Amino acid sequence: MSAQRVVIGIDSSTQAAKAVAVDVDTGAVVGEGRAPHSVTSGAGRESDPEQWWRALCAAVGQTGWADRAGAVSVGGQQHGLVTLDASGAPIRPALLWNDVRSAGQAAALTDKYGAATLARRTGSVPTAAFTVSKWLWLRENEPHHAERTAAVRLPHDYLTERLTGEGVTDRGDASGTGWWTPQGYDTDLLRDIGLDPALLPRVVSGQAGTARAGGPLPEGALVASGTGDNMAAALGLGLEPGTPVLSLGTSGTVYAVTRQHPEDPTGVVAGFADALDTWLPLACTLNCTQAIDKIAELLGRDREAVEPGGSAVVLPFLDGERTPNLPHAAGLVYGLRHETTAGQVLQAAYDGAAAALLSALDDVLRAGGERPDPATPLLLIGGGARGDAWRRTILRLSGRPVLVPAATELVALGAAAQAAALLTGEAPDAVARRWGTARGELLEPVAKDEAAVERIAGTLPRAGQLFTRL
Ligand SMILES: Nc1ncnc2c1ncn2[C@@H]1O[C@H](COP(=O)(O)OP(=O)(O)O)[C@@H](O)[C@H]1O
Ligand SMILES: O=C(CO)[C@@H](O)[C@H](O)COP(=O)(O)O
Repeated sequence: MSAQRVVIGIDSSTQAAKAVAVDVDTGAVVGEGRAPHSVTSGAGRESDPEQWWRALCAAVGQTGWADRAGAVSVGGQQHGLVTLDASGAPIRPALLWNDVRSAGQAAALTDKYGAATLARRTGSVPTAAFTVSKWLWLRENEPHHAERTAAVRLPHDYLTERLTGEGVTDRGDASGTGWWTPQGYDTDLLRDIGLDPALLPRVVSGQAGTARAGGPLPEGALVASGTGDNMAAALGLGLEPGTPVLSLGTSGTVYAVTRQHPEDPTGVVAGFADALDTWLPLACTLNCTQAIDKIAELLGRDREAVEPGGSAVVLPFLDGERTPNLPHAAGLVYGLRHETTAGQVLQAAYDGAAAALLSALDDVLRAGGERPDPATPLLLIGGGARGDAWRRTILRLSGRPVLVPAATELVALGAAAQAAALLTGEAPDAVARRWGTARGELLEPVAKDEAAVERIAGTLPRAGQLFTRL
């Protein structure tokens, strides 16, 4: 009988590192691990990359397979700016995707080049989230740090480099920097923003290198390129072009794999590349599960204690917002009456968060040349997909069938599929399809609550000045 082949996939997300050990032949999850890392609060969101590494090592150790894994790969939160000195040590904490201090730099860059030009060249009109905006913020606010920078990395690149010693990235995560084009790095733009291309990682596909001694894995284990977390989840689902996904986690995201290079000059849809050779148009919100949990806490209710009806509208933009692009917004509650209940206000918060994502769903598909089809089930993933209130809200506001995969850690599974592909020679998405990771519960559609959708859509433009800088 042949020995069991096991790989490890890692999701280094905003709040924690999660690892899964997976049997390459059957897709069975044979071990799991999770270790938190911390994020600063307020407009600035920063994390210590050293903490990511310690959390990764702890999570990998908890799987019980660290010393026997044949291959590994890392999926990571997108966009974060990691700056390293000449010795490879972080110069300062990483600036994360949800740090809105770089909104002014994003707007200035867009004014300078024009939204249509940037969307055509890099696929996206940058928001505060993009690495390019963060680099410009660093140069303006901490020039001494920018000058000392000897290498620029994304979160998953940093961790792959800690594992292998190789300064590499992949096209999926690179496409969220704002300085990557399908032909490679945009050297004209890089010159303009004072970033030497030599400081950037090489873009690879497939294998990044092998594990070094002294890390959590056996020396010589194969290490795949890794990718951004949304690209990894797309792989983990074995996603076919045109099937939409809605992910409810620290961020809310809606995306689809498309065959056509996406380009959206309005900036609603980011024209990302996926981790293969196709595309991943995506819209992202800053306020998702954490905003709902905070509002439930303020109301003194369990997150499931929602009640139907009423006229309340909650725009839960506690962290500012990215979709719509309102980086300086705060949360808004409107439409209260004497008869409004706390449970209705909580339901309105779910509705506000869900509506922002669902309003971008068709734009995502169209940006990549796919035809929206309301009969196609929406794949619902992320921590929030486990909640009843979230599921019912998405059914009610979308009016479409919803498929909730039984597998929970789809980012880590996608990374595991990348690792397994190195051992078997298959394509990573084919590995995930063989593993059957997208199988789950199909929820039948319910009538779309058009009145709630219209109430939210009508409140947003009327909030006007309330959403500019306080
Ligand atoms: N049963 C549940 N119902 C609703 N929300 C949940 C449930 N379980 C976890 N969550 C939410 O999911 C979030 C974590 O989701 P996850 O997808 O793991 O995050 P990340 O995007 O950082 O990877 C937490 O903020 C939590 O609020
Ligand atoms: O910025 C984006 C997508 O563009 C976010 O989706 C981040 O990639 C963070 O992911 P999570 O921690 O929520 O998984």
